[in-house]
Amino acid sequence: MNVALSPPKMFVRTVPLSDHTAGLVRLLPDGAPLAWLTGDEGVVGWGEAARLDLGTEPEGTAPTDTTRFSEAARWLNGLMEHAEVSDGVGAAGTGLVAFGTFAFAPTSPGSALVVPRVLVGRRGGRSWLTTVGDEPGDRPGELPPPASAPRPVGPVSWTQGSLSGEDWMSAVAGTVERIRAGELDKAVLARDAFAEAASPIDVRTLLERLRLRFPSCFTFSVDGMVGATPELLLRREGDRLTSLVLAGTRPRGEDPGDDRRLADELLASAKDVDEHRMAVDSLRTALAPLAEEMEVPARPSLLRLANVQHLATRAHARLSPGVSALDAVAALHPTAAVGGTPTGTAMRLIAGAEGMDRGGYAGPVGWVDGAGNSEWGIALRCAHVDGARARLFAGGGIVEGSVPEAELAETESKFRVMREALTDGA
Ligand SMILES: C=C(O[C@H]1C=CC=C(C(=O)O)[C@@H]1O)C(=O)O
Repeated sequence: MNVALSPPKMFVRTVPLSDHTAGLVRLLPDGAPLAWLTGDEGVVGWGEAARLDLGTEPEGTAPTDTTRFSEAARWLNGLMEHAEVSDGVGAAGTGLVAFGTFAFAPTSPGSALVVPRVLVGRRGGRSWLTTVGDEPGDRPGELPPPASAPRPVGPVSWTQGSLSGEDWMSAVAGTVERIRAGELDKAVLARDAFAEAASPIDVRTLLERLRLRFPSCFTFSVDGMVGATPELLLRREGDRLTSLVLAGTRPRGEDPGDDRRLADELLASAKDVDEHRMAVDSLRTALAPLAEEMEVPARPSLLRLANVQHLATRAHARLSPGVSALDAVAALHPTAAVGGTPTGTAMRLIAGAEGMDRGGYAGPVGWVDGAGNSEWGIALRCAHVDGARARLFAGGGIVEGSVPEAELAETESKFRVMREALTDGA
């Protein structure tokens, strides 16, 4: 990979905002909003003070190659060295902040980092404004007025993705056979679908719907990748790392009794518990060399979302000195929640079986600040939005006991997140 690394000189200023009660999404101008939101909190940004577009590795590169992460880290370090930062708040997400999206595979395009011109953050009752200028005095310190109102999406036409449902189920059946033959233990197979609106889709509309419907998820928009993921690859604050591993899924029930029955079935399902264990094991193995302490619960708990319920494990670690957030991202991606076990075999199977390029789907998406604090989700329950077109993604973990029809139904439940966000009045 060949990246021109010539960091611009930047003047960064963060000031506290008093009495900032307006919704963060309402501040975003139309265009290419940057966002990372959990309910009412998070960071939003717009404009580009600096941008890195990462290239792709040649076909045949090992699927676990981490060059895109190390190039990104080098670029960020260069930016930091040349930045003059005045930070009047000093919290996670203040000072210099870059939003990022990384492709799932090293050979796929779409990995990019963006430092916004303006960022507004809110967390734990504190709000702040960060502005980035090219000249020393070029640092406006006032909150802009609310932007234009987000537009509805309008009528949308839907088309099938790279594989028909039938063909995708054949790919699942073929994967189960390969698992039974002992070639691998697990692979996560995904599919895509397309939505076409009559005019450019206003991403702010999607963000507002997603954050309201999925307040416990991470609603994001970075360089066209838009979604609400429940899965936290990692949060780094100082030397503390948190990760939320999800794998194993049931739909929500029709009524509370049905919902409980489905939850009990999930918690007791050997197939799902095994599928989940592989995802947790992959995290534990990847994290061990980077951490001085690690705390991983022995048994998963239940995470309920509006559309589905998952087996969930929240892991904590204390990182060894000198381990950066992007070092941890590079080590952890892809967990077996989106890749498989063993990782390399699963990644090769995925590339052959899905009949599509995942792009940023199932890759890390999030932000990092100059102090190394960061939050990176796994880009799930998302779409790539480009003008009037959106490409939606959904997948599921395939193990020995997987049934193609049930896996197809699971992807439909997961597609609902973006289908409903793209549907006015849903
Ligand atoms: C691959 C996806 O979900 C992953 C995360 C949670 C549960 C999963 C599952 O049960 O298969 C998947 O591992 C997706 O949403 O596209």
